[in-house]
Amino acid sequence: MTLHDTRRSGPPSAAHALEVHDVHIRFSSKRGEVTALEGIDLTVERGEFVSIAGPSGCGKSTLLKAVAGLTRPSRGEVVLNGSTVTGPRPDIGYVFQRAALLEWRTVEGNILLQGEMRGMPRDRARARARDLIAMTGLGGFEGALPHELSGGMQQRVSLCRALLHEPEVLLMDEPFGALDALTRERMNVELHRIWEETGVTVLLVTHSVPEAVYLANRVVVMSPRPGRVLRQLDVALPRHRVYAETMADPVFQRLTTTVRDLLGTSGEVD
Ligand SMILES: Nc1ncnc2c1ncn2[C@@H]1O[C@H](COP(=O)(O)OP(=O)(O)OP(=O)(O)O)[C@@H](O)[C@H]1O
Repeated sequence: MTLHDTRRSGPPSAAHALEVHDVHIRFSSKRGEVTALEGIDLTVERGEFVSIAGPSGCGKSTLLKAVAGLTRPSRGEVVLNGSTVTGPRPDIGYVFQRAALLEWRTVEGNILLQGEMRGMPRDRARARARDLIAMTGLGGFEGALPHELSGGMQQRVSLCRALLHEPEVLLMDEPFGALDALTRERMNVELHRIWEETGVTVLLVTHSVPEAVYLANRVVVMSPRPGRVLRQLDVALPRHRVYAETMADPVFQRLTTTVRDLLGTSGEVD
């Protein structure tokens, strides 16, 4: 494991998928000012899988929203694919904790929504949806409505929708938090395979330390609010990971212990 130097070392470069430079985010509300993020520096290379762990309220979702262009930094800059983020971007996909599917649309219809919103040619969108449905094991359920699906299947639909337009960067905000433990493990294995197959760059926010380590090639641990990057840990495990073998690997166990120690608790996380 390595402690990264995350300070800016030069001008923004399209060589990196994502650069976050000295990002501060303050919110003003009736209850006063809240500093959610303070001086976040982070660089993510193309094809990396980066997990973000941190105590509740430390600004993890706020960081993803800043990357997605949904929240503007009070100070600092987010650079995605070489250009500064100033608003919502077409080159990202977003998966939330809740699948947020349209109840009256079928599986395929929900996935195609992304293409409709982004003006994708219909034939291309349908072909891509078919590939994603096969990749995520949803074959045979194209015409099902959301209420006919399990929670895990609904999240798979949400993942397909986020990947339809082939975004370079996939942002996932606690996507499996509402699933039971067994389904969550299965989804972890599936997400790992999809990441291997697509090569998409992933930023995953999770409260689960094993999930963070199993899936990522780097784990970013944040401090309590105001959120700062406390440490970045390289996950020195093979790129291809078999779930049970990984759990038993001493490197995995050392890393999960380190992350828990940094979070200062074994009770606050899964
Ligand atoms: N739009 C907003 N207006 C005011 N305060 C906000 C807003 N969004 C977030 N905050 C505050 O910013 C802080 C960080 O919130 P955020 O949701 O990013 O934390 P988090 O680490 O994702 O939390 P959790 O792990 O519990 O989901 C919190 O104190 C929250 O109340």
